[in-house]
Amino acid sequence: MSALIVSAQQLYVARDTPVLTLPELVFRAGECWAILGANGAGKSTLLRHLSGIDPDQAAANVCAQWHGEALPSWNSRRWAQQRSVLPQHHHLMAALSVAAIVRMAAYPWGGAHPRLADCLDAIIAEWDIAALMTRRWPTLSGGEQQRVMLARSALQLRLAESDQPRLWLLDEPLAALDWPHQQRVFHACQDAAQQGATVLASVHDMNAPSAFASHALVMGQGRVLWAGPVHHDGYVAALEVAFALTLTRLSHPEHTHGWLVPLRP
Ligand SMILES: Nc1ncnc2c1ncn2[C@@H]1O[C@H](COP(=O)(O)OP(=O)(O)OP(=O)(O)O)[C@@H](O)[C@H]1O
Repeated sequence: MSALIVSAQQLYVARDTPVLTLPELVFRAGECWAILGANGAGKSTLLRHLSGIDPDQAAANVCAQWHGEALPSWNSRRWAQQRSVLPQHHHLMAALSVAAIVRMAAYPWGGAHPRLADCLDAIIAEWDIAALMTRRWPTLSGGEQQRVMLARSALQLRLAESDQPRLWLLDEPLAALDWPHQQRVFHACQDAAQQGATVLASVHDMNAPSAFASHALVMGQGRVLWAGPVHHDGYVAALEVAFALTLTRLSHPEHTHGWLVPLRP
């Protein structure tokens, strides 16, 4: 099946600490999933395990199938040529140039790719980083650093072959971004899904999913509370449980599905 299928299982951190209990989850090609939940609910844990970049390798034991193949057995280069990751934290201290960081997107292809120059030009324009390309990483603002990492991640996905399955995992892509650049993230996620990728992005803004996602996964206290189409009523009910609040939907001049507003308890 053309999908990422995650088996029902527990996910662990720090070798033997279970933090997340999952039901079977199916993320299909062309779907764009928003992942929501309170702080500590397990969003990053899920994304880190799926990405295979968990710093604690002993914990990276997710049981999942990617287009019919078991994920842990994947050769890492082939995997890197099909999935791109935006981590929540950018642990980068070196004074690398922005140009060098963005070009890291081509590492899974040995640093060279026949479409690199063309794709790089497009990505620089899309993520509004032309003026940053010669700057050094530590001199960038928080939002500029986020745009650079989004550009690197988007470029890696763009270099992947369109006839191959592709997965884009983004942990809090909206963090530190102003409103116009948040719109860019929405557009990029939708575009990637329309091109056939599977997209999973964690967000804290409960109205964001209706702007970019086809589906939502709502998590609470290490469990999946709800998974389904974002415009289903179950989404709002799950948010109310996840955040222990009451939501009301206001009409919005542009969004047909309205605007969710929390009411005071
Ligand atoms: N190495 C670790 N040792 C112990 N507990 C951990 C470890 N890593 C994560 N946890 C715990 O696992 C839980 C899930 O963490 P996770 O980072 O997945 O949450 P999250 O939903 O992404 O939260 P946030 O919205 O705050 O980013 C948290 O309670 C966290 O403290």
